Amino acid sequence: MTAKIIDGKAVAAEVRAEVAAVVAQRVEAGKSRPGLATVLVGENPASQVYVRMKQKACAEAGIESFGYNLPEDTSQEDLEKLVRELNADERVNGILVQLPLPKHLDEERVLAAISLDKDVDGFHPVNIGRLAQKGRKPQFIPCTPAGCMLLLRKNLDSLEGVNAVVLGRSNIVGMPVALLLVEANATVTICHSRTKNLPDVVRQADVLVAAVGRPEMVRGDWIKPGAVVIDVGVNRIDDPSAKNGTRLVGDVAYDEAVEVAGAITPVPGGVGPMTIAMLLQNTLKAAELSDKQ
Ligand SMILES: Nc1nc(=O)c2c([nH]1)NC[C@@H]1CN(c3ccc(C(=O)N[C@@H](CCC(=O)O)C(=O)O)cc3)C=[N+]21
Repeated sequence: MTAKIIDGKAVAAEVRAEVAAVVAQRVEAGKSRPGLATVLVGENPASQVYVRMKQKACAEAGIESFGYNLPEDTSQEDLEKLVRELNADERVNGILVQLPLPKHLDEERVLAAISLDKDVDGFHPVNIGRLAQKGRKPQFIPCTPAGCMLLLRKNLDSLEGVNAVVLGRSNIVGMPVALLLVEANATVTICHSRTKNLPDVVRQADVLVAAVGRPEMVRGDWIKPGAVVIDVGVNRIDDPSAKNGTRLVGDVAYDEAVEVAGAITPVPGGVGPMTIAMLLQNTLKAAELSDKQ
């Protein structure tokens, strides 16, 4: 039996259409049009592509976007000054500082400068801290983890008591998705490059979230038959037979895993599109928060 393919692109399209409808209604009712500021430092080509995709998605949802491109050698002070200006800018409901930042910049200090009410990425240390505390809710949930959870909820009746294995412990995916799974009453194992007997640990997973950034690291025989596999990896690898000589693959060897899993997200077309959809949802939420102030 082959796995059900989880169509992230389709779920993302539903979320985006819903956001667009609510935006249209609020504008019709005389409320403000939501606005997202994107801040890109330097010229990382992948980051430029992602930022453009986010701006295009905003436009389609009726969300205004304000793009700020700063030179590679921008100082900490200048970047924080821009963030403070955006905090004060009424047209801007959400602020997204594209990561990674150039090495000379202190990422945590930049993220901490973002107003909690505009932290649509959910990366402010206070929002992460709230995520890590039982019974507390962050204002915003980080977009990729939120997208993973929505795909899981749509493909499982319940996460209650299931064995969830998260492969990877990054600030932007592994750790927050593990915290969300705990909150959903899953039994969570976080594994990483130092984990002993990694394939055996992964084989216990009813739910696997792979977010290590290692192309096709998880093999088919690591997967428990019937497991739900969420592949967060977006790795570009050389492929002479592909159009531009490269191709995107996940952290999971898809062709092998699809024969064993119960359901699996493809790459592309799985978690990636969900990240953008959740960003729009968070930006709308930020605009709704600002209505009350
Ligand atoms: N502050 C910040 N917030 C982010 O949300 C953020 C970030 N920094 N830095 C980089 C990562 C990466 N990321 C992706 C978004 C969309 C796709 C996506 O839509 N991917 C398509 C394929 C796109 C392609 O062809 O390259 C897919 O998987 O189908 C992937 C990755 C957001 N990130």
